[in-house]
Amino acid sequence: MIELVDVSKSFTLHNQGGATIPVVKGASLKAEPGECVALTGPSGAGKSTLMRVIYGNYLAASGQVLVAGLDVARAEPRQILLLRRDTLGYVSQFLRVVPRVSALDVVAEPLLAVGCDRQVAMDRAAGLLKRLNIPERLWTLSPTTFSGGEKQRVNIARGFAHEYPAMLLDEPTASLDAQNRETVLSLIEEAKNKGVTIVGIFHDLDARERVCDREVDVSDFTPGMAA
Ligand SMILES: Nc1ncnc2c1ncn2[C@@H]1O[C@H](COP(=O)(O)OP(=O)(O)OP(=O)(O)O)[C@@H](O)[C@H]1O
Repeated sequence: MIELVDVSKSFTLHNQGGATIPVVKGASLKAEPGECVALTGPSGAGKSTLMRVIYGNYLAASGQVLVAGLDVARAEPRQILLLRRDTLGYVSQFLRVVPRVSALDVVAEPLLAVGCDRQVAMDRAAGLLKRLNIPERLWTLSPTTFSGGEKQRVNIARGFAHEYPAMLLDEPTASLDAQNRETVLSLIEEAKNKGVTIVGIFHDLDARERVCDREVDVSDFTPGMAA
């Protein structure tokens, strides 16, 4: 479902004389349906870079980045937008808040985007907000004024609203209390049981051990960092 074949990525620093910094070289990995693969390695190894390459935010310099059969490294922007709408979810660490859009609408939006019935979408959004302990009095308010933890939980609810066949998770349990962390781990386990393919960054070692089937050490692909 997600497969990287010999992927490399470098950055060109236009404000520093056009210097080119190779960041990832020869990255290959495969995640199958129902599997959760953790990207590991020290800070700066390129974990976030690889996640962005898979999501199509960064363009790979070479190699194949296959998600549900689409080579993201060669796809048209329109194909990438469709992939993100239907197939590939991304739970980042932070919620991008839009003033005047309620928490319920923020969570339901990915479902409405795939043509889900409005009432079904709203019911699912409410169920997720409840599971993630967002007080009901906040549901009709914009998350602009929510606490950091509340925003993070709205973001997770949004990420899990539509059942994407593949998901990228960037530290999904970071800074959550024990109860909400447990809920997020359950959401991940339920997704895996439904055959969702997951690639993620998990600094929380217990969480990683519990939900991840395999680890891929990204430093093996970092020029100058491999052991
Ligand atoms: N947009 C960019 N322009 C230039 N260099 C970048 C850019 N993004 C990342 N890098 C560099 O690529 C390398 C890998 O960064 P990346 O954020 O992928 O690491 P990471 O493994 O996710 O680290 P951490 O665990 O600290 O988040 C770093 O040396 C970083 O400076």
